[in-house]
Amino acid sequence: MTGPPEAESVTLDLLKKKMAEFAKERNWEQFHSPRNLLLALVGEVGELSEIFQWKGEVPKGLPGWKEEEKVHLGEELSDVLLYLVQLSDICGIDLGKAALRKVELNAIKYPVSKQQSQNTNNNTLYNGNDGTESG
Ligand SMILES: Nc1ccn([C@H]2C[C@H](O)[C@@H](COP(=O)(O)OP(=O)(O)OP(=O)(O)O)O2)c(=O)n1
Repeated sequence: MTGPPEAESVTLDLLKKKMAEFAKERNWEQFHSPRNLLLALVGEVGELSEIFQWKGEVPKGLPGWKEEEKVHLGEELSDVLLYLVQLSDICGIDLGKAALRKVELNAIKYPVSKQQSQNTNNNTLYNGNDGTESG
């Protein structure tokens, strides 16, 4: 699969700028309210889910999937990302910064040592707080 020339240096900021340009050129900024972008995002999550629907558990790396199926998956994942980037932008949220902060918060909430002892005691992933399942 070949991508655009800038694919190696793709950043959230580049995607944000490209999508802002895309909307501006088409005079679609008027439609890109937070609510509309959120609904569009959820719609694309639905399309992404359809790819996995009724397939049963799918092994990592998607062995046996045709190239065209993987291309389709890439398109749907991208649609979700591109709407998420636009939604964050329109809400004035720096998505990269917010995500990095969340990674740090996650690490504090789920300390490595505690999780490792729980993983050896159970086949199921627990969130370490009240015994409920977590993903
Ligand atoms: N008002 C719009 C319409 C589209 N897009 C962009 C974001 C998505 O990457 C893609 C979504 O386009 P479609 O609504 O045509 O959805 P699909 O590409 O999934 O096509 P289809 O629903 O026919 O499978 O285009 C956008 O930013 N703003």
